[in-house]
Amino acid sequence: MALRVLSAKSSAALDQELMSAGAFSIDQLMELAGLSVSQAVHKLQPLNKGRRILVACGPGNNDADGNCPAGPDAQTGGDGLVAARHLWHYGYQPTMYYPKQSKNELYQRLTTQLHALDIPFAQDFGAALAQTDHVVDAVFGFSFAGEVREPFPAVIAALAAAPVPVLSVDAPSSWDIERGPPPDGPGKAFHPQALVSLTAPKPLVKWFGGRHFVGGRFLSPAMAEKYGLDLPPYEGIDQIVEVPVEGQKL
Ligand SMILES: NC(=O)C1=CN([C@@H]2O[C@H](COP(=O)(O)OP(=O)(O)OC[C@H]3O[C@@H](n4cnc5c(N)ncnc54)[C@H](O)[C@@H]3O)[C@@H](O)[C@H]2O)[C@H](O)CC1
Ligand SMILES: [K+]
Repeated sequence: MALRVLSAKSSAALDQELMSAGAFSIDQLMELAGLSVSQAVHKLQPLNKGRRILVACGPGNNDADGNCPAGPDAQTGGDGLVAARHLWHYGYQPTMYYPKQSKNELYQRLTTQLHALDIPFAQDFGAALAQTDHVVDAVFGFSFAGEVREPFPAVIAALAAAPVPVLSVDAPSSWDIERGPPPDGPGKAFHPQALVSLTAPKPLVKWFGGRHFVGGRFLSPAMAEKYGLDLPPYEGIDQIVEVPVEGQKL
């Protein structure tokens, strides 16, 4: 059965509520989200199928004092930073692409944790793509809107032409959260092989035809009911569960 979806606006409201009434810290949510992403990678790309994972992380906008002149930092990028650390511990060889690094303390700590593991940070996304077995798209999530701004158009174009599978975190980056893929010319649109939706699928899953997982196992029954969501059918200790999108059979 396909799960009910959550709009961008409700996703942001639920995120806030998890951190206020739900008493979660942002670090906790990001850690669980990143752990889920790492498990989805392991499911799609077991170690014996190739260990090189390129993790593309979205922008950070905070200034050095932790203020937010242009809006909040991209949490999806933070999920990518966390996932890379877990992947390293599982035996993968992650490489990061993180062109607009955040000065926010949480993101700096996550980055320091990756440096401590000698995880490389690539400067050239195209060159890094040619030397990987799988890609994690942690560029934009539910706060993405409008046309893709620099320096990310080239990144999205490279993802669309990637010679290896791509797993998108929460949304295929550049897709409108409610209306799906942008109206690109034929052959240009970005269609990742897999998607891991955090907390709940977003309306864009209607246009998605690949493998679909749900992760971010932090919803209480009361919160699920309040937002009209299903509790995903997680099994045992799994942080992800594969679920069909509408019209799809597993
Ligand atoms: N409870 C949850 O569901 C959790 C979700 N997590 C993840 O957090 C993101 C949402 O995080 P948020 O910081 O609100 O947004 P994004 O990651 O989507 O950041 C967008 C980022 O990009 C900038 N931006 C927006 N539009 C554009 C554009 N057209 N071009 C360039 N840049 C753009 C914007 O300013 C932001 O900086 C959710 O999707 C999950 O992945 C948490 O990790 C856990 C809890
Ligand atoms: K994404």
